[in-house]
Amino acid sequence: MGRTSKDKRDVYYRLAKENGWRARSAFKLLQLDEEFQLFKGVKRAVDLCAAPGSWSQVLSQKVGGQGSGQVVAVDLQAMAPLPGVIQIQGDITQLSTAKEIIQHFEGCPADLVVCDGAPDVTGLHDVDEYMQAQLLLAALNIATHVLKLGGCFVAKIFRGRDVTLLYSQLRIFFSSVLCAKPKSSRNSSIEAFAVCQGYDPPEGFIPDLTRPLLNHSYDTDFNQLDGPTRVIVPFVACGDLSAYDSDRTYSLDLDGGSEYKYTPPTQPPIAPPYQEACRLKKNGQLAKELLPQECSINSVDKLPQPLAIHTLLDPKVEDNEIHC
Ligand SMILES: C[S@@+](CC[C@H](N)C(=O)[O-])C[C@H]1O[C@@H](n2cnc3c(N)ncnc32)[C@H](O)[C@@H]1O
Repeated sequence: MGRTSKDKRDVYYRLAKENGWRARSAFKLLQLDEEFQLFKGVKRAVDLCAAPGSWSQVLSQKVGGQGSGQVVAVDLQAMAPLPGVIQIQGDITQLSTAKEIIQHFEGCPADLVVCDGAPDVTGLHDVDEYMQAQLLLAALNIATHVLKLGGCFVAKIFRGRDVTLLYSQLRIFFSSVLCAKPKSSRNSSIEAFAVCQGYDPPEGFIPDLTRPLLNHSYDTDFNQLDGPTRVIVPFVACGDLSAYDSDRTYSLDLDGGSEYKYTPPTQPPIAPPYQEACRLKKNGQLAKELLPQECSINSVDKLPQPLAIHTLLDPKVEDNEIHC
């Protein structure tokens, strides 16, 4: 991504760097909290699909009051350690990962489960929405095992054609279900967040990992449902109205015809692997497997190898992060 690219000039991307957040997504959770006071009284929380970890950063600061709470973070990908955050690397749709998460909360349930999970989008909207729904249902299933009564579940949702099916499933377990769009979530994205408060499963419900809520038929057009079967949940735009608009970018200020002058963010990327990579470069050890653990983050794995290594070695290039 070039320095003049829109993403690089994204207001929340820069703010995240300036404030030490690992990703711009941190603002989404902070703005959701502003609206719904998600962290009030929360001592234990689960962050599903957590990498690179900006939501975990927020949770570790807000939960239990100055880091005295417990946060368990889970992702397919490894992420750089965070003080006070227990990390599990695994797929949340897998039984083994679910079991590992649940064992941390046996006898002491969680107050809050969040999930910012997103599949690698294919561009085929139906497929992407279906995959996203599966992630949400896997997260919901884990939540039914770890949440205390009255607890809260927040999950990324794609507001696609069949979203009303998800709302109806969520309404089975929570007394209040809302759809919220924080100001920092791009207007151009169908992403929003289901904010489910008051965990209250149906009487006699026994959470069961062997029946992971994933086996619903998607053949019906759920938007055609009416009467009590059609669930329309309130939509809330949240975040201070005077907060930056998510589609706002810094201007290039080229009116005077002068060349664009790049101003670096005040803070360099968190835990940059540059130093270690530079050391390896000096020693002539450029092989990827020799790079430190934190180098295996998203974009590096996806980039063609020479570019990935170049990205890691050039401190002027800041793209070895996930732009969420
Ligand atoms: C938008 S990013 C999350 C950003 C994170 N909330 C933050 O603030 O840093 C989505 C994450 O979902 C993870 N993910 C996708 N599918 C997953 C799965 N099945 N199990 C665990 N993590 C998954 C991806 O690896 C990616 O790190």
